[in-house]
Parts: sequence; structure tokens; C-alpha cells
Amino acid sequence: MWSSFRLHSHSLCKRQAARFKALLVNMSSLNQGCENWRSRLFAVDANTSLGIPDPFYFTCANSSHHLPSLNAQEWPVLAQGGSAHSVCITTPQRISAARLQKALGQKLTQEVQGGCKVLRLLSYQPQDPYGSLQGGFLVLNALSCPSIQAKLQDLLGEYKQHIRFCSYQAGTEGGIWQCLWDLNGEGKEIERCRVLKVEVPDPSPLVVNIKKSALFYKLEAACSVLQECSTIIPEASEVLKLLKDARKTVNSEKKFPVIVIEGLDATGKSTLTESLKYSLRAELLKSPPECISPWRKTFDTEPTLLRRAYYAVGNYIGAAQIAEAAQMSTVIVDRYWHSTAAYSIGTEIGGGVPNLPEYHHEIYQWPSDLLKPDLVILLTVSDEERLVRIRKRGLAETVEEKELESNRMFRQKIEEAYMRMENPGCIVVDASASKETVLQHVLSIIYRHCALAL
Ligand SMILES: Nc1ncnc2c1ncn2[C@@H]1O[C@H](COP(=O)(O)OP(=O)(O)OP(=O)(O)O)[C@@H](O)[C@H]1O
Ligand SMILES: Nc1ccn([C@@H]2O[C@H](COP(=O)(O)O)[C@@H](O)[C@H]2O)c(=O)n1
Repeated sequence: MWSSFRLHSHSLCKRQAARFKALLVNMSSLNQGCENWRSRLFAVDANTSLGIPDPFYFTCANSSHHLPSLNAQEWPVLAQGGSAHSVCITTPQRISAARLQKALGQKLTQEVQGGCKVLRLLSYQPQDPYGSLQGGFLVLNALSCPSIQAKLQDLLGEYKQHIRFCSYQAGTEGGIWQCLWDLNGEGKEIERCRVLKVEVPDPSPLVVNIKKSALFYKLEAACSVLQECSTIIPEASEVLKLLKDARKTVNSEKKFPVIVIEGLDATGKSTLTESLKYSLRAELLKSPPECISPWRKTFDTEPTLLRRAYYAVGNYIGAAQIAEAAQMSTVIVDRYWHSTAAYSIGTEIGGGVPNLPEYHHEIYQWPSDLLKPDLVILLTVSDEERLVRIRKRGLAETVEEKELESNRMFRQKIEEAYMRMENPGCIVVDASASKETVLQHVLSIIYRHCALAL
């Protein structure tokens, strides 16, 4: 049943984008005078392990319009007697909203079990996608369970000031209705509107979300997140202080080449970078830089917005160190911007590789204010070989490493995101051979690309 739950396919193609623009024009006239929540455009992210391989999109409006309504048959969970509910986080303050998203996600997945699927939901006002983006969840229950609404109301009651709770119902005329609930007291339905069909929107709420809260293309943007959270996470001020110190002596002109080594965990980056350091008499730097690593654990447990802001600022601190070191010798860097970007994109876009934004999309571009390396090498090994190496190494794994190990699709998506990066792109090196063979291969690429004497 769940596999048939594919309302609209997702590939971000131009023809559909044009149709979406036409829909926007219709909607802006349609929603005049209506409350905000009605005109939102919703994206439900794919989640392969929950049997939803593609994202799907819908919007809502009052009953007196001419756009096609979503048919209950196209939303099988309702057609087959199940239930659907959505929770949107309305808190305007982004740090609180990000933390609430994380807390609610954990609570919903733990507490609503037994046939329920909790999917990530994003929504925006088409007139202002970036200013109006809200996170949330869609809770689908395949089984007919009358108590689910009561259970959700009970669970969500304490957050009622910060969320909008809706249920979805199949109407007698065959369409679907979105019903907005007031969570005060027993809870009562306030208003309802029709659920409309939407094809792939441009911009996709999933991409808007990446650009707003997972990837920072300007130092200023990442710093402002750390500044905002410094009252609740004092470590953020420490990171900002180190950034300020590191940038006091920034040298923009590099005299020696800067070479970055990238790849998934256990592909052999540390092994190779140590050997390159010796072979090239180079300086070896790692990202995130040592000086901010004491706070890594703290930020790794925070929501994406804060976690990625930490890694982004780490790249700029790293850039200052790279610029300094490149005055004296060749610099080898173990991970840099491409890691931050590929992992963010791979995590924030659900499902598999086909759901990634198309090649040359703006999200694959290098930040204009970040020092660029001369060469980026991406190490790849087969899944089987990578697992052998992880087990042999025997170190404790992070949550992300565990997910990478268990989820082949996730790994492929991150590697594909790496390969789509541009300006600079990655040179892919098959690192399955012996350590010495990989080293010699990479050295030959370095000699070819960088003006280094043999
Ligand atoms: N070419 C190779 N052939 C066989 N084993 C290798 C090779 N390169 C590295 N290894 C082994 O694989 C394991 C992982 O290597 P390494 O720590 O260098 O990977 P990494 O990419 O730096 O990992 P991480 O990103 O998780 O720190 C180590 O035990 C290392 O000795
Ligand atoms: N520039 C960077 C470096 C790292 N990350 C994140 O860290 C994780 C991998 O680091 P390891 O020390 O385990 O190799 C990975 O999950 C990245 O998300 C980053 O974002 N940016």
C-alpha cells in the first residue's frame, strides 16, 4: 500500500516549473483575503525506509476556485481508510523552530507507532518562499485508528502556541479536505479547505530549506546563526572568537598549491593525507580545524541549522589557516567545503540519487567568499571494501557513520552530491587499490595539475 503512495514525481524539471509558475499566478489571486495557512505550498520529503521513494507536493485553497482538487484515490492512505495529520512549526524564531523540529520529530517517532509513518513536511507561501518557510511533519496511519487524532492532540497540546495542527479527510464529492484544529481544550475544527494538486514546485521547499538552514554560502550567514544561539549554547561564542582571531592575519595570495582530499568515511583520507604530507613535504590541515574540535560533539547533537553553521564557520577558520600555511609550503587538507555541502545535501534531500537537484544547480556551487583549493581529489571505494576498512579500524562510529553503514542509498547520494560539486569540481580516484598504489596515482594527478617539481 505504501509503495503506491506517490502523488507526484519529483524530478525538478523545467516544464513542471513553468506549470508551477502558472499555478502561483492563480493562487495569488485565489488567496486574496484568505488566512495565510490556506495558501501554503507543502512538500513531503521522501523516506525510502518508510516506503515513500519520492517527495510529493500539495497546496490548499477555499472551495470556490477552478484548480484541480486532489482526488482521494490519489492519496491512498485516505482512500483505504487510514488517516493523515500534519504539524507545522509556526515559531518565527529560527533557533527555537529548529530545536522544536528536532524534539517533535523524536517525540512523534517514539510515541506514535503501530502502522504510523512520520514524514518530514516543509511548507512556504509561494509569494515569499524564503521568508515563510516552515518545518513540520506529516503523520500517516495506514490503519483505521480513531484514537490517533486524540493521541496526537494530547502529544502536541504543550506545543500549541508554536504549531498548526491539521487533519485530512476524504470528502463525499471525492476530493480531500485539510481541516485546521484549535488545540485548546478538547480541540475543535476551526476551518477547512480543499487540497489541490501541485506538480514539482520551483523552488522546491526542500531546496529552500537547504539554502536557509543547512548550507551557508556566505560566512555572514553562518555567523549570524552562531550569534543567535550563543545565549543558549555558549560554545558558539567561543567558535566566533576563534574565527575572529584566525582572520586577523588573513593572506589572500597563496604561494603554494592547496590540495583537498575528500570522500566518505574510511575511504582512506587520513592514510593518504599523511603519506602526501611526507611525500610533498607539505603542511597537513584537517577540517573542522583542531581549535574548534572540543565543541564538535555539542554541535553534532544540535539540529541541522546549528550543526551545519558550526561546520561552515569551521571551513572559514580552516581557510585562514590554509592561506597562512600556503605562504610556506604545499598544503594538504583532509575534508573542506565539499564535505559540508555533500553531507548536508545528502541528508536534507530524502530518498535516493534521482531526488537530488539537477547538475549545475546553484546548491553545488562554491561559496564566493571562501578560499578555493587548487585541486580536490574524491576517494571512492566499493561499499564492501569500505565496510571491511571500517571494521578493521575498529573505532567507535558516529550516528552518521552508522547510518552510512546501514544505508547504501544514503551513501550513494552523498557520493553523487560530491561528484556534482563545481568550481572546483572533484577528481574522482578509485581508492580500492593498495595504499602505495593510491598514493602514486594521486601524486601523478597532483604533479599534472599543480606546478610542482618531481
Ligand atoms: N588503500 C588502502 N587499502 C587498504 N586499507 C586501507 C587503504 N587506505 C586506508 N586503509 C585502511 O582503512 C581504514 C580507514 O582509513 P582512513 O582512516 O585513512 O580513512 P578516512 O577516510 O580518513 O576515515 P574517516 O573519514 O572516517 O576518518 C584504516 O584502517 C586504514 O589503514
Ligand atoms: N568540513 C567539514 C568536515 C566534516 N563535516 C562533517 O563531519 C562528518 C565527517 O567527519 P569525520 O571526522 O568523521 O571524517 C560528516 O558527517 C560531515 O557532515 C562537515 O560537515 N564539514
